[in-house]
Amino acid sequence: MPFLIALPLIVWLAHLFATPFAQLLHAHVGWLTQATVLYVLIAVVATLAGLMRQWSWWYWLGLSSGLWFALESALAAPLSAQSGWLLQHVLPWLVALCGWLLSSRVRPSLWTPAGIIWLAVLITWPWLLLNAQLDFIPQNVVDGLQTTPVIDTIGSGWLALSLALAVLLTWTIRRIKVLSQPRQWAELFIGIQLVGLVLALQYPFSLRLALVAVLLLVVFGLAVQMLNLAYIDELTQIPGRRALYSDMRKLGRRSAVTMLDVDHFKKFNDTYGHDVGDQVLKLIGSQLKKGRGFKCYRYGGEEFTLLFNHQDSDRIEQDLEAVRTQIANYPLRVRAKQRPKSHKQGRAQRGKPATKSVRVTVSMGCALRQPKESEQAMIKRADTLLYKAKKAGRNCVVIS
Ligand SMILES: Nc1nc2c(ncn2[C@@H]2O[C@H](COP(=O)(O)OP(=O)(O)OP(=O)(O)O)[C@@H](O)[C@H]2O)c(=O)[nH]1
Repeated sequence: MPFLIALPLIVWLAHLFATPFAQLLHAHVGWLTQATVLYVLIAVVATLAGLMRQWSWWYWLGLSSGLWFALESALAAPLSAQSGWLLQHVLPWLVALCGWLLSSRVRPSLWTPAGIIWLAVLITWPWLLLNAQLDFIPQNVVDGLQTTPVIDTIGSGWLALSLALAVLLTWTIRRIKVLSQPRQWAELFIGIQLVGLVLALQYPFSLRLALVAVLLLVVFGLAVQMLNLAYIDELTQIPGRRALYSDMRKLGRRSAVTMLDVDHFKKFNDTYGHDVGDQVLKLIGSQLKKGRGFKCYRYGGEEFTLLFNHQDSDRIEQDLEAVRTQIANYPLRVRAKQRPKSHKQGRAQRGKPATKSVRVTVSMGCALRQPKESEQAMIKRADTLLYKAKKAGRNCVVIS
């Protein structure tokens, strides 16, 4: 987010320092921006995304490559006043719009008719726009415009303003989550493309650099996604068992392991349904993430593991008690009892709120590492202590 807020400033600075910077880059990484290198890079990134079954990145590739191709061919000859106007006032908005759409859930999956159409539109619209003979732009506007360089004739002020607005809108949409969970990458992609776009009006070279940056970002994004798939639990968004085992190998002699289990979870699932049960697990994941002094993992099912890399039992108890009370006091809103069984029940239920507040509790067993104790033995002992906590009435912590 800070990147997007700072975007108009970056554009302005880049505009100021573009010439020496472009010369410097040209001298050192000029080879990176040769057309053949770019084509190969696009093909490699697209193949990588395909092999990893992460097809949605193809949309970003399509948008970036389409934009690059269209602008480069447009800038190869002096711009017509109309193309300049479109480039300056319409293109940035459409790029931002594509970014919002791509980062939203309305985006279809690629290998469907809708997905193929999306990809085709993303690749071709910049070219179609810049080559369209549009009559709707008033002639006096067109007459008033000179040809190149557009940025000098109209001034960068308008562009910065439209960028700032685009940024603000992206940010607002992201905040209010109208389009649900957009990717953080989206901001970066839009940002880089817009910066490349602005500078391209004066230095076509920057367009290629922007494309290289986007391609490298896709590779980075793919790597992060792969790591997440391997190490992050999908439901709770905290590290999973694979990450736990890998981190446990690094635990020192003075450490502790806690097993945490949701109390009467079976009953909870049976009463409110599996989806509400999932909501509870998510809540616990988020509360654990906020906890201090330990690293948290989803062990599996309704069990979580917490790792401490010290053995100060007072501090451990304090941290675990803080988490336990935090979870126990969290009011979870769930749908009130399902459909009434009879008319009479239905009438009695009418007028009452559709949701009600319920609470869940957790029990914890914490094993302080003993001399020469293996990681597996520690987990086993923490499990036994957890069982003791359940026996002791649940909603409590047992440390040994
Ligand atoms: N909703 C949901 N339920 C799960 C998930 N994983 C495991 N469960 C349920 O968790 C419940 C675990 O129940 P039990 O192990 O019998 O224990 P409990 O009911 O929590 O009782 P105590 O542990 O003795 O307090 C089972 O009903 C599982 O179906 C999950 O990912 N989502």
